[in-house]
Amino acid sequence: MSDSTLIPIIEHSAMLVGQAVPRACLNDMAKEIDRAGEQEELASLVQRVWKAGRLDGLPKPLENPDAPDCPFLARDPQHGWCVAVSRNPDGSWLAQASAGGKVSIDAAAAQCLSIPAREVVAGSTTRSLDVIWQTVGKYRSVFAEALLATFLINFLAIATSIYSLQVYDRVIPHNGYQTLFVLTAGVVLATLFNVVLTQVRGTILDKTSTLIDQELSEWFFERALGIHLSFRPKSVGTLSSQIKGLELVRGVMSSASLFLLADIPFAFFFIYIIYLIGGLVAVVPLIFFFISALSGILFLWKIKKYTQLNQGQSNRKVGLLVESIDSIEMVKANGAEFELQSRWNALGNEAAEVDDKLKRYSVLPGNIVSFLSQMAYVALVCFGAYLVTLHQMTMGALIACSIISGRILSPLGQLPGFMMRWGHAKSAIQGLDQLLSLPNELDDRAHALIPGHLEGQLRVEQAVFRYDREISALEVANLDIRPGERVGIIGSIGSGKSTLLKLASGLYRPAAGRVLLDGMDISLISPRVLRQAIFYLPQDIHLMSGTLRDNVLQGLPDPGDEAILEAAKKTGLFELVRQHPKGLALPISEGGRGISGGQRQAIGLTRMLLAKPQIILLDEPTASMDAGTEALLVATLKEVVSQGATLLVATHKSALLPLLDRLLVMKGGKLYMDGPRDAVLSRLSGQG
Ligand SMILES: Nc1ncnc2c1ncn2[C@@H]1O[C@H](COP(=O)(O)OP(=O)(O)OP(=O)(O)O)[C@@H](O)[C@H]1O
Repeated sequence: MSDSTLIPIIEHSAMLVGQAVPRACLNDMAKEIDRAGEQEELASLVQRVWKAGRLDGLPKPLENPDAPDCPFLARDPQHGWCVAVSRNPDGSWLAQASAGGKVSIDAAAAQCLSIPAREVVAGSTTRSLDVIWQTVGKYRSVFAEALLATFLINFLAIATSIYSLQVYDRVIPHNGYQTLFVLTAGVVLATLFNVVLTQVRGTILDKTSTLIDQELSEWFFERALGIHLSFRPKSVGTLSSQIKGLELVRGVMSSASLFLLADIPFAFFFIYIIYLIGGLVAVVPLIFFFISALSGILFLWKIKKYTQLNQGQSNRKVGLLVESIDSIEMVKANGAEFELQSRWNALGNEAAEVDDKLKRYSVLPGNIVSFLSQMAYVALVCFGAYLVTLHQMTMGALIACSIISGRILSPLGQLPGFMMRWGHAKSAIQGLDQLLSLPNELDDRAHALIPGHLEGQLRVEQAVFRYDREISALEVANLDIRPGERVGIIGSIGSGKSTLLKLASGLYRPAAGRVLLDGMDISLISPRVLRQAIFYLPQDIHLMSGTLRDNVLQGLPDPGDEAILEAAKKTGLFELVRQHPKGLALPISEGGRGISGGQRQAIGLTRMLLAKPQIILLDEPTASMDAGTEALLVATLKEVVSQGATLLVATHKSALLPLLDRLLVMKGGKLYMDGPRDAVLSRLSGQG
């Protein structure tokens, strides 16, 4: 069994359903494969490896896979492990083979297994801290072991002081060389054990915090993607810094911080040991511990105040940076660099002041604690020496106590730094809470409607839509679009054409009224079903970094290059593929720079042909196309709609009109005219 390909195929399958295998789990997965016995069922092996990869759900055997089961895992006798992505017209399955490339497989001859999607926890919680605790809670056994190790490490730490006590009080006065050797060997062993334990504890905790980190970042990213577009925060910069805030939370959860918190309570343990060894002298570290803790606490509220201010400023700076980079072409063309520079400088000035204060309040308590810890040592030696002269304490005990005292205050010295990280993390948590409080598609999944078949009938009832919650961008009392109808939306700029398409796509929700698809409220239909049934091509087409193939196929199973090229020939995209030496692998940079407006539209339309949707919503699909490409596209759209798809297209171009049988005219966000194409055109020309 060539199971060396199982891990990459599981990684690939997981990716297709929105899951990811944490790198830290790859070894565990390989171990599960090594453990496989000759007689083991394939399903059980895959399930064990899947589990070791810490992926949600468990792959289950599929007897007779059907199209909705795609993608699914298949072990084909000829091609080995594959991921089936779609069904071929002849009933076989198009699959991605582990060796690379597309193959056709026969599901009856292969062993097939489902690929479970990421489990979505309906976000009944709007508190990110709850989510963080729940995730951390899954690893509580690891933290309990680390706590035990911390206890042992601290316990072993007193070995050197006990050693000094014995050497000064027992060995030296009695020339006990044998005892000295035994004690020295013992303390060396204890120190070695301590180092090993500390190393193991660090490694385990770091691995765990990486896993927690990955799980949390996936969770929050998924939530961020799930936010309903109508409620999406306006500033991209603020949104990105809110999500990035998770890294600040991670800083607090690092092993160094966790050890620090675990070490502080041990101060009392060490004070107790000092009391056992030196008696009354334990009062000195006890007093200094409280003075140091108090001086740290005094600065805490200042640190809290300035970290919050600092966080807000940093969000605004990221916002301005993202906006500037995004619109740099326009800014340069308008010669407006200096305006941005002065906004940046003003933000920098504000931030510098707060930064200064924050640094002062986080460094000062550290210095105070370090001063107090030196004073504690001096006071302990001074008071201890006095007790030694009174014969209430031995020399050895004094030296042992002074060694232990060093460990009591040192964690307190790091506390202000931790508090600053915590302050940043807290404001990051507030930002994440804001994100979680926004309406999210993921929360609707549990009760989403999953219709088996959609006809493609759209209905708008008393719909009102507002972008900025005050002025209505669209008010449509009644609109019915029958399945298979070809409807054009025309009207002057800003009249609401794009907004109507956005509502019809289900990506945006009306503030009042409803949009219905086949009689069902579109907001109640599962987003997955909706996206499969409705294709929406926006006016501004954003491309993602990757290849041309990635952008054409975004969200679709790969039907193979032949099918992509066939579609590309019908939209004018083939020219771009043909001209470039890399063809479909043509690299596309972030935001699709270097790809013209017309080419972007061709990419979107090629995707539409591959997606085969029931409802097609196009916003100015030929706005950037030359007459030749536009004619090609009109012919293609004619062919597509002749197969029964519903078409709704907003356009300013007359070339698309012959394709349509009905026209809607928008004016000031309202439906001004609605009727058969020619009747509407003649009424409009009569008005003109
Ligand atoms: N993201 C947005 N935020 C706030 N207001 C918006 C937004 N998008 C559009 N609008 C406003 O909504 C109204 C309708 O805009 P819409 O884009 O639907 O018009 P349109 O008819 O498609 O215009 P065009 O022909 O220029 O594309 C306009 O007044 C516009 O300013």
